[in-house]
Amino acid sequence: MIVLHHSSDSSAAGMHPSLSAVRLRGATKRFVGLGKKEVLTALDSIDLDVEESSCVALIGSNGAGKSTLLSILMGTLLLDEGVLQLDHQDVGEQPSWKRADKIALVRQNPEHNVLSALSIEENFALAIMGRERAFGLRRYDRDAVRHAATQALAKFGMGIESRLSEAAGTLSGGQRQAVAVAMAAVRNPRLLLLDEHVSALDPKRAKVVAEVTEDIVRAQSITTVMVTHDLSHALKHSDRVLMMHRGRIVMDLSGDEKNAIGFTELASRFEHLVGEALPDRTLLAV
Ligand SMILES: Nc1ncnc2c1ncn2[C@@H]1O[C@H](COP(=O)(O)OP(=O)(O)OP(=O)(O)O)[C@@H](O)[C@H]1O
Repeated sequence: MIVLHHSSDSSAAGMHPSLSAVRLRGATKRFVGLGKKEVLTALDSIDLDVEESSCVALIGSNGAGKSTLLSILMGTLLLDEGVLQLDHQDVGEQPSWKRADKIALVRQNPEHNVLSALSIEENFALAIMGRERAFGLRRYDRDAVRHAATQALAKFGMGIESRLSEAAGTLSGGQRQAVAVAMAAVRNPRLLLLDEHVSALDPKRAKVVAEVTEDIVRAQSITTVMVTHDLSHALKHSDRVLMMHRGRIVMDLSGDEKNAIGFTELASRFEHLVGEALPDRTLLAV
């Protein structure tokens, strides 16, 4: 679960500090415009706690700051102000490579998640070596890699586990996303970031990948933050839904309140809160 608050008194917000896998305090990120005169505040002093093993969905308007927040968590962007803790350690000023063994990211574009020229097995070998911080030319344990890959891939029911020697470039988009999630699973990360990871797939494949992803993160208790424009996906596959707008978190839903709300009501609430409609694709994606 996430607990959101806007004061430094965590107990007042009913927070359980020891259970936070991710903590942001006053997290601010600005971008300077092309003319170097305008400054855009992409994240505006965000306070956020993501409880260990919970799954959180980030939704919101275009330009709300969702991808920026994921990039801050990943370490590909650094905060201008504020604190980011992962597992109770300040990491806000550390680059991504220092977090590489703790965090996995599945991107929206299937082509960005696997190395097409390598075999599926080799992609898994790299993922596993990354987990063990053992990059380089040393030989990998083929049997162990194939075993881990087979176990993880079989969950998707796409038959990819029988194609481990084939180039990853021969896979369809949905199969690549399945491989990407399976590679993340074998790394058993402390934090999994999903950046619209099923939005480029046809509805049937998207459903399978989304459902198996949730099965995996629940089974392995992986703390997960996912960005999605699909409100029903957010409601169905998360414990908590956070809505962002102009660099702030403007809505925070969990528990019975989240379970009782439908996507049309969620969209109406958002429009009421921020005075503008969500992008059409938010509703079309349902
Ligand atoms: N590298 C950058 N340089 C300048 N401005 C940026 C940069 N990255 C993001 N921004 C700006 O920061 C704001 C937040 O962008 P971000 O990509 O985080 O939004 P988002 O919620 O992910 O949007 P979308 O749903 O459209 O992907 C936007 O106004 C965007 O133009």
